[in-house]
Amino acid sequence: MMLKLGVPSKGRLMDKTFAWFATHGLTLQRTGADREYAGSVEGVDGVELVLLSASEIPRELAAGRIHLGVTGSDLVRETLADWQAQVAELALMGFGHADLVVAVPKAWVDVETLDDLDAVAAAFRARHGFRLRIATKYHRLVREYLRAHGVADYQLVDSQGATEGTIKNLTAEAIADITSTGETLTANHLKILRDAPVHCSQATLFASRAADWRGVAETRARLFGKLGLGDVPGLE
Ligand SMILES: Nc1ncnc2c1ncn2[C@@H]1O[C@H](COP(=O)(O)OP(=O)(O)OP(=O)(O)O)[C@@H](O)[C@H]1O
Ligand SMILES: O=P(O)(O)OC[C@H]1O[C@H](OP(=O)(O)OP(=O)(O)O)[C@H](O)[C@@H]1O
Repeated sequence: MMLKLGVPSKGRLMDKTFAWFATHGLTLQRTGADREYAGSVEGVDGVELVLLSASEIPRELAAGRIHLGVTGSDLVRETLADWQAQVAELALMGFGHADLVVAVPKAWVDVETLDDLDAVAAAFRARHGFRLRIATKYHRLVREYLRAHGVADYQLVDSQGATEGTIKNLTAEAIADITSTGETLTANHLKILRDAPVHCSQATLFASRAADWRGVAETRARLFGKLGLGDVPGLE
């Protein structure tokens, strides 16, 4: 049986993931044709590379179809209910940093914090007869965050991309999205609320708690040794 390692097949996390494993003496490679999703791992026997979209890796880990997976910490927290019961966080990889933030139009001079947003949201509902709309694809994380901060008078509207544009398009009044340079927010005349971000994300190596670890015990020991990982309880 092979130990399956899921890594992003393209996009912003792929190259740095390969570089991170290289610093631990493991060569990850895409093989085959340019557009073929096949790969190999050199440096430790018994490991199979599985190339996946970063956003699919949390589900594959939860299902136990891969033993290990690299993806953004935001995607695991958003995709998996009670994520710590389903995966173990093995290593923060130090790249792919991005903050999930709540942002509002710069023109809202009275709104700098979540408390301000809460006050505006109540007034908005009274005036318009519907709740202030916050566009996001991070439904779970944003709901938990707003509940924890006592903001109640809002509705989430789903936005799977170009979220910063929803305000100009009049489909939302505020947004919650990931940002790294902040350029997209600035270009769309938005400002981040002063409170701590919903989540500070980075690329992370996760282990599945549902995968069959017994059949790959020797490979696991060799691989964890190379990666400098100690024993992780609960992987069986
Ligand atoms: N502007 C950004 N800067 C840095 N990291 C970002 C940025 N936007 C998103 N990310 C992070 O990148 C990860 C998602 O990567 P990416 O967009 O390549 O994957 P994806 O959603 O699976 O895309 P696709 O489905 O198109 O392959 C998330 O963890 C997210 O936090
Ligand atoms: O802070 P910045 O460096 O400007 O980056 C932020 C942007 O990057 C991500 O979008 P992505 O490129 O993944 O496109 P998307 O809108 O399709 O999600 C995110 O959703 C923001 O729109």
